[in-house]
Amino acid sequence: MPVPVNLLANTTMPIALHSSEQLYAMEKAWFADGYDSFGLMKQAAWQMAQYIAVLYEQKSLKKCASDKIEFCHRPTYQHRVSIWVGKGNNGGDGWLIAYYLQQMGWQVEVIAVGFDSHEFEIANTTQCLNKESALSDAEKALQIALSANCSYQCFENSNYNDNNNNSEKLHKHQQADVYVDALFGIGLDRAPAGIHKQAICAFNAATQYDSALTIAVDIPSGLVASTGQVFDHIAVQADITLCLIARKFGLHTKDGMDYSGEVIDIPLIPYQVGNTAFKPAAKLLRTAHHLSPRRQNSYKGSYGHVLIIGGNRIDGSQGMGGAAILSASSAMATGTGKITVACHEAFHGALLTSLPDAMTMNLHDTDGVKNLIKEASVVAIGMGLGRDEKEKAVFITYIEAAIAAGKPIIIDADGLYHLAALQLDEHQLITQLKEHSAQHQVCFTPHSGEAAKLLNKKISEVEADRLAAINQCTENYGGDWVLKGAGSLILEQDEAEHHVYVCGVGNAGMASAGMGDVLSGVIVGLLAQQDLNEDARSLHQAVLLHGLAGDFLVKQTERLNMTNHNRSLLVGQRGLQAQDMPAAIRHVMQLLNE
Ligand SMILES: NC(=O)C1=CN([C@@H]2O[C@H](COP(=O)(O)OP(=O)(O)OC[C@H]3O[C@@H](n4cnc5c(N)ncnc54)[C@H](OP(=O)(O)O)[C@@H]3O)[C@@H](O)[C@H]2O)[C@@H](O)CC1
Ligand SMILES: Nc1ncnc2c1ncn2[C@@H]1O[C@H](COP(=O)(O)OP(=O)(O)O)[C@@H](O)[C@H]1O
Ligand SMILES: [K+]
Repeated sequence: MPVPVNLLANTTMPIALHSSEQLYAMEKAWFADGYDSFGLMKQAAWQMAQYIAVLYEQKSLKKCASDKIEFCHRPTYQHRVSIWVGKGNNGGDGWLIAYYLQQMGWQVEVIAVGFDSHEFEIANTTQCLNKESALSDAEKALQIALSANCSYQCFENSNYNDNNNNSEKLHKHQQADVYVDALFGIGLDRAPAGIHKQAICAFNAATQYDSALTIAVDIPSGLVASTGQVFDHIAVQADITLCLIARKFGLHTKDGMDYSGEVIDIPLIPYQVGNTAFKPAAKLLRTAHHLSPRRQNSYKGSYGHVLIIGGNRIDGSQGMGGAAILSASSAMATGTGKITVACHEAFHGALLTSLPDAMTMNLHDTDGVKNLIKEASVVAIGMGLGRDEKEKAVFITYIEAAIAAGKPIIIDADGLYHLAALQLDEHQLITQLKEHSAQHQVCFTPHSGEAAKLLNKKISEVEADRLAAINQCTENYGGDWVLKGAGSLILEQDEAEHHVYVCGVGNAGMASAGMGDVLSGVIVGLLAQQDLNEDARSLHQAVLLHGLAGDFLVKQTERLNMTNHNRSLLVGQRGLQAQDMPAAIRHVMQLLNE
């Protein structure tokens, strides 16, 4: 059997990501060109059946290697597959996969979810077979599987209940080597409930119980293709997702990565020139831009002067000096020429102890800071600035000064908090910043909580559609944006259009205090270095570098684990600290130079 080629595996190129609406539009345009929709479904199922066979074989070989037993071919062993189908076209794919795998010698059982038994009776009648053209694609697929006597049963929840709180499940279906999820595809648009919710839970329980290979058709059922949202943790947990036609946006942001496993593309139809649906909603990035070497005849002034404004102590008690220190250390690690930190005097000693390369300024020396703003190449404001009225006034003063001086500005953390309050007051600063962003770089770096405040929404509303949220942020405030979190979104504007990217690197170890301060340091540090080209100084480059540094720290641990080195210095996801990052950032910068 030919091994299918995964065209996009391990690619370093950006991967185009699409919403379900775009996918439906692509299919529509394809069919309008005269291609047959059922033919496409057959093609999809045939290719997926081949993948399933090869992927299962690969898994068996790996298992044998790890068990240190020689893999021997078992000609009499019949592979078993359990295929769970819903009533839409995703289920149609499932029926046809059953048909093709049975042809390939597999023992097949289909679990039909949400069907009435009379639908199978109708399906079996010759009258229906003769009226094939009146059937939907999913019904035609069901016909084909039934006429080939593929074994099936209707899902009933009682078959899958817990048995006396014991992990033993009542399995009335056959156990399987491979489980295929064809319950919902891109048509899922609401929380699965009733029998559908029960089926998804039972599917996950069965695959866990059997330690089977789990393959999702197109997208794990329960995951929303356009947003990456999973409702109430109800979604199929896949080892592998066979993604049809084009990569879905939802596979790479929010919950997507936790449920999809490895994603394999089956493109099926060629890129249709002129079809606007092919213009991606976003692009997935996993590699950073190369950095050009420095000119020998240069000095520190050639690489910019970063001004960081933050690190305050409120009411003589609560201190946030660490935020400014982390930002400054990270900016320095990217190679910026000079750094001044305008922070509370209480932290000057600590700052100079950890970063003697930095210059200091009293955060509340208004004239001094305003003069520095004129000298700086880039201004970052907000990290540990404080949220009371006094700091709001400080924020307004320094932003106005940066606008007047025509400087690039990065606004993070407490700066975003003040910005949200100012837009409620319809303060003129919002309009001034927006106008400034038309000529100069202005970057905003909220996480979902901060974005919710800026948009006067609930966090859950932002989380439900992060793509819509970042677009709305740009519309309201202008400028370039990062919406932080797993699969951070980046929106950059040029004169002609918006570019949206999804960061495909980084890890959950980075969900720890201070990581955002590190990111703002990387952004400002790169932006200050005008010798670098536009891409190498861009916002997406900074987000990638930040994620790559986090991944480097964790991967280094995995490597050391494998070689049994001294483990006392290992850094893993748990316990990864923001203060570990500057050294890793410097390391990644070096790799990007090579
Ligand atoms: N077109 C083609 O030729 C090709 C298509 N292909 C395949 O088709 C898949 C898309 O198929 P699809 O549009 O039929 O949607 P699918 O995901 O099966 O859902 C079915 C229906 O479920 C419903 N529903 C939604 N949410 C629900 C919920 N929570 N709980 C309960 N019900 C819910 C909703 O219907 P509603 O109830 O809203 O009327 C929805 O329409 C695609 O992912 C790919 O696998 C490939 O074969 C390539 C060729
Ligand atoms: N699960 C994750 N996967 C990838 N990156 C993450 C994850 N969790 C957090 N991060 C990244 O770490 C940073 C955390 O920023 P933020 O929430 O502002 O932290 P803080 O306010 O403590 O500095 C962001 O860049 C975010 O994208
Ligand atoms: K599915």
